[in-house]
Amino acid sequence: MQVIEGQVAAPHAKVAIIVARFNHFINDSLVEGAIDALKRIGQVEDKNITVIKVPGAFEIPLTVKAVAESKKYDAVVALGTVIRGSTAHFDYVAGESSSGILSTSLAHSLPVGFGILTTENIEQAIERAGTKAGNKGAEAALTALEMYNTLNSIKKG
Ligand SMILES: Nc1c(NC[C@H](O)[C@H](O)[C@H](O)CO)[nH]c(=O)[nH]c1=O
Ligand SMILES: CC(=O)[C@@H](O)COP(=O)(O)O
Repeated sequence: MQVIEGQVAAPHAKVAIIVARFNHFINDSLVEGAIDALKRIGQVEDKNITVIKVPGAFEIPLTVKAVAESKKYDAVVALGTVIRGSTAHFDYVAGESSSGILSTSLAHSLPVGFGILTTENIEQAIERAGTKAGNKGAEAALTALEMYNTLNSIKKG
């Protein structure tokens, strides 16, 4: 029996972190967590990490597509925060962002760690950006590295 399970260490991986400026006071902590996890746990070299800033979560899928088409990166970490307001705007931004990221990841076989918070309020976002519920940026970063390794192991057989 063969078991394929990716490790998180990926010293030579080139990683793009795509982060929304909208709600940047939360997203800054997600980026901090992602970079810490990439370097400290994933052993990714500083020179192999690129941070790409975009206006909002809605713009992240197009940016993932551009990153994929550049063929310069092995994995992507998508970071942002969508907080529910009074209208249906939340559903469009959160829904289209996540479905766009997934479809682009599948179309290009590019591992993308999904670190976009979709919360009812600011408190829930703060809790997930380095306080009591951990740091979803770090989780997304490690997931991207693990999937990079898993896909490579599948290719090698
Ligand atoms: N409301 C949130 C947004 N809205 C902005 C959109 O993402 C987009 O930039 C705009 O509609 C122009 O295309 N973005 C977030 O990341 N988080 C939000 O809560
Ligand atoms: C993404 C959102 O839900 C938010 O920023 C928009 O708030 P509102 O629905 O009150 O316009």
